[in-house]
Amino acid sequence: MRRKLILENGETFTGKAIGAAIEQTGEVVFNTSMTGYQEILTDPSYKGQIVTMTYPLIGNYGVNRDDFESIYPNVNGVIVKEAAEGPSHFRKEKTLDEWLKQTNIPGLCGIDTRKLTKIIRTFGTLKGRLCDIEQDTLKVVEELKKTELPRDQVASVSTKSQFWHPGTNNNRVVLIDYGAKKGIVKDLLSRGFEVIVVPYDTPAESILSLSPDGVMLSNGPGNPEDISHVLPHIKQVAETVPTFGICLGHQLLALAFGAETEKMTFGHRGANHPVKHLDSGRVSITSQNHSYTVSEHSLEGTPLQVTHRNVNDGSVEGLRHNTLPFFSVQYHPEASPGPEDSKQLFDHFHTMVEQKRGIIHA
Ligand SMILES: NC(=O)CC[C@H](N)C(=O)O
Repeated sequence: MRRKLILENGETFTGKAIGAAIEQTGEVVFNTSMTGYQEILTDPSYKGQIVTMTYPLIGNYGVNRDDFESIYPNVNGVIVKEAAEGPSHFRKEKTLDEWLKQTNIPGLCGIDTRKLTKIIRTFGTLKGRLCDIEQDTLKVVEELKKTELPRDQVASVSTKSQFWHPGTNNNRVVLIDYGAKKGIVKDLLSRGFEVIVVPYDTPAESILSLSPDGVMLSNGPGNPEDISHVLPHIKQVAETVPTFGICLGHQLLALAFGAETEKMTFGHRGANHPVKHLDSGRVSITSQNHSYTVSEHSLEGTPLQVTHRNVNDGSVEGLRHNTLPFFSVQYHPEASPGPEDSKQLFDHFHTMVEQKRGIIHA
């Protein structure tokens, strides 16, 4: 079966349909990772987006039962150059095509993904629709132009009620779930933390009444300004207990303490983004997935300091507070399948929590 992608600027790409036989609309973004497609397609931060993988062969090790970042996939579509039909791996359970059909996600393969990526790099992320080749392009373009991107993405992926993962060392973390990846929970548990996961809009008093030793703000989809009603709660929590924010969590901490965020042209999505730690000069290779960034100019006059910067474009990649024990990064130390250069940020958080509890001294 043939299928096409129609972009809001009128460009079309025709190829072969994979996955579910449904029409879907979303913001078209690209990811440059060579592996990790299963984690990417189930990362809740991609909620509603159509993801183009720039690596030309995707699906070659199939889909397994272990590498999901959330129980349900969150993307609205996937675009690849070639989807492996005969994957080989000892953990493989299904092919990418079978899994996409089962989870009701449409895909497109056999198109020139380099051309599509160049368009996104030039014009910025664009709205697009995956549909049957018979669809009237002009009509779809008009509809796409009028389509508003949804603004309730965090509410749709956050847990509806709190739940608990027992730990081994008596340090309790409340993880505020804006669309948390399983990797964050895994990294906290592997350091012995007890983890209580709470809905994104849990009031500060309820969070503090759980007597946390630390609070973690997760990654999540959409524009951080869409959930500005949670900012006073984040501020109160971060003023009270050691706090660590990742990606959307980083952007929300910045907003809560007076900075601003802005949308980048095409964002950062991939597994080899170099980030410099300004104090040590050390560069880490990081996994990234974001459209928004903290505006450098807006930090003046706030109590926040830039700790990390992207080596490619100089954008803000990490922040800390002048006096309070909190810090945040725009990238993903919990990334799976890696890189693992930034795992020590979880150790840093662990140390911060134990210092605050008086278990260790600064
Ligand atoms: N991975 C994330 O948490 C992404 C944060 C935010 N939705 C952005 O696109 O910038």
